[in-house]
Amino acid sequence: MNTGRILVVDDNEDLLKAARLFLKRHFGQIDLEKDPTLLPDLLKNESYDVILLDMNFTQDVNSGQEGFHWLDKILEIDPSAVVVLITAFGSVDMAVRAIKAGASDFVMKPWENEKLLATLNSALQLKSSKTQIQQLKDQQEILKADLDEKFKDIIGQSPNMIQVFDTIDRVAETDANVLVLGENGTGKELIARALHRNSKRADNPFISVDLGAISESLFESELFGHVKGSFTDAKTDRPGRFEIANGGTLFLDEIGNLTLPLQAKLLTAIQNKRISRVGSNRIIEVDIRLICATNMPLYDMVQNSEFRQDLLYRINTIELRLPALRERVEDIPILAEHYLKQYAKKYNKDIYKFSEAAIKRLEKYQWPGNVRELQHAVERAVIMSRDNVLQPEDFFFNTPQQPKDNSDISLEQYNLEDVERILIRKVLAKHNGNVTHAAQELGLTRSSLYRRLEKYGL
Ligand SMILES: Nc1ncnc2c1ncn2[C@@H]1O[C@H](COP(=O)(O)OP(=O)(O)OP(=O)(O)O)[C@@H](O)[C@H]1O
Repeated sequence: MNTGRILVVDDNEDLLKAARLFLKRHFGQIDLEKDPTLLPDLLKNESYDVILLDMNFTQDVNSGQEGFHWLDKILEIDPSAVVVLITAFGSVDMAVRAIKAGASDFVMKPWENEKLLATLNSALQLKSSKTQIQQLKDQQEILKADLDEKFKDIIGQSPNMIQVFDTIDRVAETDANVLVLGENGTGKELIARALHRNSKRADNPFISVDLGAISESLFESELFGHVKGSFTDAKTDRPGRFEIANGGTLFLDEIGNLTLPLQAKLLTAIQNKRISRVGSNRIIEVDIRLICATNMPLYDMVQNSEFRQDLLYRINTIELRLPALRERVEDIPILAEHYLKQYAKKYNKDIYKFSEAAIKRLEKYQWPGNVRELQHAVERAVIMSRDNVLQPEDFFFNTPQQPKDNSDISLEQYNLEDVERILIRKVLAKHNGNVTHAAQELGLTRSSLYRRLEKYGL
């Protein structure tokens, strides 16, 4: 049983009844309407997959003008409506005009049931494709808005980041391949998207591939596509990422994770600017701008024969090194504020700032996971905090601190402040966080210990 919803509009009651009798055996819902002037109201409250519309409603008028009028009205209310016109026998010219005016098809009166059925079935298919296309367009709009929002602001005012912005300015417009280097979470993908957005290819796709997440066996099919039947799971023809990125930018993340045989395959594709789908000999030309990223030491890997030198030289025309967050401590407060605003809104919490001690604590931490780790730390703090100012104790770090925070004190490495901080931590831990006892042992008053706790973000 078909599920389509069909509306039949005709002034002839016998025809309407006959239509319903036949069509209800094949479709989910059949509505009838004698009076076309009621169409606008009807269409505001109901949606139909196909509207079967007569061309003439006034007795003895066969010009079809009424049909055109109502066709226009329907398309005005719903531009994606699928309208099949009912035309009088012998008026093919009019039917052609109707299709030009936006009707999807026509049937001749009196119709043969089987023919009507076939026409309505293809009209339904058309409707379903139109709906799918609309859904994809809507999704794309949302995704684009989302990405633009997410990647719009690259936050940073530190000298290190200003240098990065300067490089983006200079290279974005060129078609040069760019290699982005940096630790995890430093914003490599963010920068790659910014390069694309500011390039001449901005209106074409930005396609991102995480090479670390693709298994060796699927590598070729993912990147170059495949034809139906080329391997067990290849149920249909499918384009690969190179083809989809055609005209745009291909972002290959984690390029340091590729095995040597895959590096060779990638190099061939990049060098020739051509690929062929797995299982096919047809050559497809591709025009892409390549941006690669990794957190691995590619130059050392070349020395150790783990990464092909010729591939490195293909991808590193311009090299952009992103600083670790600990190398741009000045940016920590603004990044933290940015995420505080974002998450306070998301979780509907009335938290509006960090205490000074909290900011100090964030500035002192080493951030091995960089901006991503900071983002998660602020999110967690926003969720957990009961106060409207975030405090140092709202931040827990899972990763061990760098040497500066180890408790082994070596005099070459530390200045007096470091030693004081470490000592206070140790004594506090010994007294399970009891400030009075810790102050006694340290020979300080409670308030001067508090001052130091604040100062060191403890
Ligand atoms: N300068 C920045 N300003 C604002 N947000 C940033 C900045 N740098 C990174 N981020 C945010 O940090 C998160 C991680 O960024 P991104 O995924 O670009 O890092 P990555 O270096 O590609 O990470 P990985 O190496 O793990 O793939 C993202 O949510 C991104 O929006």
